[in-house]
Amino acid sequence: SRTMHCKGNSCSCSFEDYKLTTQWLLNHTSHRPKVAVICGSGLGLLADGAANKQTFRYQDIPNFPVSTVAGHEGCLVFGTIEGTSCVFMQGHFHLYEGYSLCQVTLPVRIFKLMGVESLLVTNASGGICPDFKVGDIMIIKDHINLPGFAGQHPLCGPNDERFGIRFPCMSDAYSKDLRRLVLEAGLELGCNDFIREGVYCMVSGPNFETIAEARMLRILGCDSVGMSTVPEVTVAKHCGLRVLGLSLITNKVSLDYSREEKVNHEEVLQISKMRAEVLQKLVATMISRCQQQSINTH
Ligand SMILES: O=P(O)(O)O[C@H]1O[C@H](CO)[C@@H](O)[C@H]1O
Ligand SMILES: Nc1nc2[nH]cnc2c(=O)[nH]1
Repeated sequence: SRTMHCKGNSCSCSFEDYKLTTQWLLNHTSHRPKVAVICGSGLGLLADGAANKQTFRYQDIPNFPVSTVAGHEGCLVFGTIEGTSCVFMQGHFHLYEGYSLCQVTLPVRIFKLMGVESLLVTNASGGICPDFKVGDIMIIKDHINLPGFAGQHPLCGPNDERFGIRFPCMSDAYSKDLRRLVLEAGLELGCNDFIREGVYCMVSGPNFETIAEARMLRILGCDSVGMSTVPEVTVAKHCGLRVLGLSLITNKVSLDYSREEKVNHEEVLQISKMRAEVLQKLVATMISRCQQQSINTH
């Protein structure tokens, strides 16, 4: 069934909803992914390097929302990268599409129930840090959950202890080990001069920032801003997944009334395309290494 129950800001997909979708996927594929990758705007190509691919359209998966935004294919792709079984979301879901945060984060809990251990989230964002250039890849060090401050939080509602605790710690949401591995991989791939680290801020969108809003975000310590990722990461951390976040800086956010450039979604997708190949190499390297590291530490 596609009916999920959301009362106000309370997210309450039932455990049975998650289990039903998980079981459907386990019955339809023999892949048993250990790493899940969420592809941000224009980044569906990240799945291209996988072998033994098996693709499902979101519309065919029970309970799954469908993608409504350009640059989000709406496909779930299973495959292997250097022997590691993984699953790619080509397209993810946003508050601005009208989805509840329980729908936005549904795939993360399904991945957890399927046996996934690590989540690699990618997105497109606007650069606020003045040092950032268009095309930079920002390793997400930390985030600000702006909708969460206003009660738009994916963990609002009854807590299901089968996933995690009522009051999860978020001070270490982004794995330090995985962040270090990205820097090492970047060095080897020769792309370290455009890899940065910073704080990502989520806004609900769908409009891009006013200049006053952008200035406010800068004062608050944000290095980049986008309209996704934070709900998925929060739910992933809650259920004990290791998380890595990579944000592609697709534009510079205007902090100045004299700046004439105007951001638009086409430009965002164009920059994503430009960097997809490098990001694909980086993500592929990270998939094999993070699995290796998790084997070594368990
Ligand atoms: O975060 P992703 O979906 O990668 O994309 C970002 O780019 C889109 C706006 O151009 C918004 O969806 C924003 O969140
Ligand atoms: N909110 C927001 N999201 C983005 N996604 C890509 N660029 C931007 C931006 O400048 N602002």
